[in-house]
Amino acid sequence: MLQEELFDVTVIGGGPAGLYSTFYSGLREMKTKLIEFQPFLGGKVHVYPEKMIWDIGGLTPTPGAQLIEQLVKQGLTFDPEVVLNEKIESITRNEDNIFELHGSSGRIHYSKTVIVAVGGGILNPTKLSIEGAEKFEVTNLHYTVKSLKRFKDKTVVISGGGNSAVDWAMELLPFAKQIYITYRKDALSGHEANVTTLLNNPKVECLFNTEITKLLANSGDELVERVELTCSKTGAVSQLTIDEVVINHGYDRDSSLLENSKLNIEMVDDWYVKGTPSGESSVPGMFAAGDILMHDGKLHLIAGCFQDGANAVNSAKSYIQPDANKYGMVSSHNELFKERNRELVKQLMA
Ligand SMILES: Cc1cc2nc3c(=O)[nH]c(=O)nc-3n(C[C@H](O)[C@H](O)[C@H](O)COP(=O)(O)OP(=O)(O)OC[C@H]3O[C@@H](n4cnc5c(N)ncnc54)[C@H](O)[C@@H]3O)c2cc1C
Repeated sequence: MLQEELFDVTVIGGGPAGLYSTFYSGLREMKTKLIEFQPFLGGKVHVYPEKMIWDIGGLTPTPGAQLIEQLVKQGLTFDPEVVLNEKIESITRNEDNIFELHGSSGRIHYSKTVIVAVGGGILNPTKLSIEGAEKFEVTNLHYTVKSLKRFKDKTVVISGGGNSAVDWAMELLPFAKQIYITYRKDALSGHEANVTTLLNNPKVECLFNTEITKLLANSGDELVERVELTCSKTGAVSQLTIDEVVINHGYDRDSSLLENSKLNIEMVDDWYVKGTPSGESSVPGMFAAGDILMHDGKLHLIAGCFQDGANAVNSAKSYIQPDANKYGMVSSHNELFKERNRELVKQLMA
């Protein structure tokens, strides 16, 4: 049987927080493993590969897919062990105080410290509960927008009115011919300026208190050609002829990991790990970073993931080696980059 190695730090979750923690853990010269449920790294950013991200310091507007590429490249700088397609189902601790991470593959991963960076948990979009809807997922029924080009000059119906639906409507606005937003509530709930733009744009029609009740296919039965809408207030039924359907009804999230782990992890609102600003949880040796972490100053944005990652790693380092520096050296003073910098300067001069 394969004898599993012992790691200094094991990061659970390969989103922005997990990737930055993995990078920083290498920088602090700890033996690091990164475990991700999906067959790819990047986390929730995969929901919006073509959306422009404006609010990361030092990055001019960058599409999600490009950010993922750069996060992954940085995350793998120090050659951590990466395990994909592995869901950590529970965490226990053995008599030697070593964490045991029980994976869905049957593997047990051993680690001196753990950084929980599971974000919104394992995400699956909430599907449209209309019989037969799934067959259109390969054609024009979408749960995320993977390519903006596809929507150029199209008539699009977006179902949903929360942040994500509003974001997508804004992204599609310059390209689409017409956008219908159908929402079961009576007001959109996104960023105020975006909501105002959508409500006042002649290309957008918001249909409140309505929801899609039927998908009507074309003659070949492979595309949704029309959607039937029902108004919850009056019961009135109407139809829209459309080219593309985008469903934004939120996500079902699998949050079983922390529930299954009998380690007295203190939580906030039954979901977030209650932490200190340095990423410490109520369990010594277990740290948290990114969207799953909660404390008074927590910033639930990608920018917040980076500070969390560095803090969690520094706390892990102090836990393993109490006499180590509290913080890592800035990169200009870090010996680890000397050789790499020489290479980069050579390339710049070439
Ligand atoms: C539509 C949309 C637009 C957004 N736009 C912006 C924006 O413009 N700017 C911004 O700053 N933020 C934005 N955000 C928020 C941003 O994406 C999150 O703050 C960020 O992704 C959080 O990163 P994370 O690493 O904490 O978690 P996540 O990105 O959620 O990554 C967590 C990872 O952990 C994995 N995982 C979960 N449980 C397990 C388990 N048990 N075992 C193994 N792996 C597991 C998941 O599969 C996932 O890959 C947006 C979010 C959405 C939905």
